[in-house]
Amino acid sequence: MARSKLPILAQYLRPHWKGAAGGVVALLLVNCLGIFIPLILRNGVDQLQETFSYGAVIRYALLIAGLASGMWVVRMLSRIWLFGVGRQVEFDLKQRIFSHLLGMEPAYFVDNTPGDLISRATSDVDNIRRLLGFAVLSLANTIFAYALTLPVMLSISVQLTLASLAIYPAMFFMVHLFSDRLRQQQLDVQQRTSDLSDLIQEDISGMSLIKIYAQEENERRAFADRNQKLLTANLRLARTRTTLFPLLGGLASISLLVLLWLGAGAIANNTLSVGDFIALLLYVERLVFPTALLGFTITAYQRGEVSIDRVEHILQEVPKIRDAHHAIPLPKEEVRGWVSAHHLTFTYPGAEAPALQNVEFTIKPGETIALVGPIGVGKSTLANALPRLLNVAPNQLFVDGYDITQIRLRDLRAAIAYVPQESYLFSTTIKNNVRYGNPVAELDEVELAAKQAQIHPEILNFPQQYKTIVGERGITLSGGQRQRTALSRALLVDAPILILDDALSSVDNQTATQILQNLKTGTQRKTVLFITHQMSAAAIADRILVMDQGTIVQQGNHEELLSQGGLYQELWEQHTLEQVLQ
Ligand SMILES: Nc1ncnc2c1ncn2[C@@H]1O[C@H](COP(=O)(O)OP(=O)(O)OP(=O)(O)O)[C@@H](O)[C@H]1O
Repeated sequence: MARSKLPILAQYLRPHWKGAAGGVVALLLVNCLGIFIPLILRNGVDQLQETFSYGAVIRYALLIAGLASGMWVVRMLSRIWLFGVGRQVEFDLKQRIFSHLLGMEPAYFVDNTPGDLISRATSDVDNIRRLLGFAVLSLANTIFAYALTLPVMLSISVQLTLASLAIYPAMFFMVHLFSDRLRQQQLDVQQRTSDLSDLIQEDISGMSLIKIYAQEENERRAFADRNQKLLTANLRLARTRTTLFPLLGGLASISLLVLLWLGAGAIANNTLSVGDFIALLLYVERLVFPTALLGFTITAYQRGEVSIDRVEHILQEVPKIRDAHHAIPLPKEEVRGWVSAHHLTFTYPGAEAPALQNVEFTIKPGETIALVGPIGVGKSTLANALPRLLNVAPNQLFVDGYDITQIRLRDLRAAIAYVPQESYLFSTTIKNNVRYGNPVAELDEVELAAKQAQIHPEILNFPQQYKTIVGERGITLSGGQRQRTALSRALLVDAPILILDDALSSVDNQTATQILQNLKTGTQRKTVLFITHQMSAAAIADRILVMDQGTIVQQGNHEELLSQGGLYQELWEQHTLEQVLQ
């Protein structure tokens, strides 16, 4: 049995309680006014039967028209307020989901695909909006309609009221029978929609790959398959709905027939006045709509309930990487640049072997350190561990002697400028891409960073220089240009620790070496850790760490390592051979 969603709904509604209360009060008013119209009509009919006058007819007509207009205005107000609350809650939820996602660690987005997250942040939030707007409105309407109408009906005729409404419990029973199936089918539709969004997302990102490998037909088939599953799920849901609601409508008509049949007899026996009969007919008619609507309301409610689960699932997920209690503040200006690892061991969730195992090193402030090693030995893992993009255990990695898991996350990341293997450039100007870490930086700062990264002359050749838009909406940069733009971005924030993860792999060896030489001897002496397969660049580092199978197997400067033999010598010889063959 699912947990009641009412406390969660109350929590969503709390900031907007005034609008919700206003809407509900307006609905109550509408229903109160609605009680009077049939009564006025009854009195009118009964009175006019005795003494007929046109003046009386007009008076009654004006009274009823006035009341009906009043009802219309108040009903509009109730809808505006209640639907407005639904929209407000939708806005709040989207804000909360987005802020929450910004706090999650990168690994979270591996397990939770963009399609699924987008569908939760859009169609599920939409379902919750409908629940709070439409469902609350019609539920309140139904309750008020019954609570106010039933006593008046009973006062007119207990027997006729009970007989005409006897069929109504069957409606609830039927809705109950259908509800589980509707809920399950709704969930299925939501899941299939996410599956389809995922495929679209992946295919659009990998469009060139699809074309290069001529996989259009396969992708078309994969799409058709998922689209078909969504269609089947939607049709199944539609079938259930289209069976339920006409059945509800049919049952409602039966109650009218019963009233007509018994009411006609009662009038013939003089136990009921014509006016009473008309009033009863109008009241039963008034209850048909809210009762039939209850079916929709329950569906909207169930759909909303499923969506609340899906949205709350995101919101309740606690980020694994977050500030410790009493996290240590470490302002960027005070960071000296010591970086060390002690018994650093890290295993990816679900992996069998650790990617890092007993890693030990100490890097002094201002040192330029190269990290080399064969592919897949854990170099990027180490780079990701330092700014806590991975959930490393406490007391294994240190900056300035402080355990990184204890440093305030914001400060730790501000102290480290990190250029990953694949840098992401936003679809905006080069200038904005470079100053992403400091959006108010002036052009001269941007240019300085670009000069250090040796891309400034190329940017000047672009159509609008630093204002050139790159990415999806602009020009496509070459791999080397992308990497140097990303490096400029990291240099601009002027962090005391700089990590380059194979970040110059698409830049020629000579330029890469030149850039590193600049960084090494540059005015701002940073602690630089550069991971590279470019051995000629590594050779100029103050010290080189050699990594194999998740651990540091050698360290020293180029000459020392060469004389030691071992993995470094092998890598160097391989590099020299490649140079000769080129
Ligand atoms: N998210 C992940 N989940 C599970 N295993 C992973 C994950 N990321 C990397 N690995 C594994 O961890 C090991 C180390 O990978 P890592 O990317 O750190 O190597 P690397 O030395 O940087 O390689 P390269 O030189 O090719 O960049 C590899 O075996 C890799 O398959």
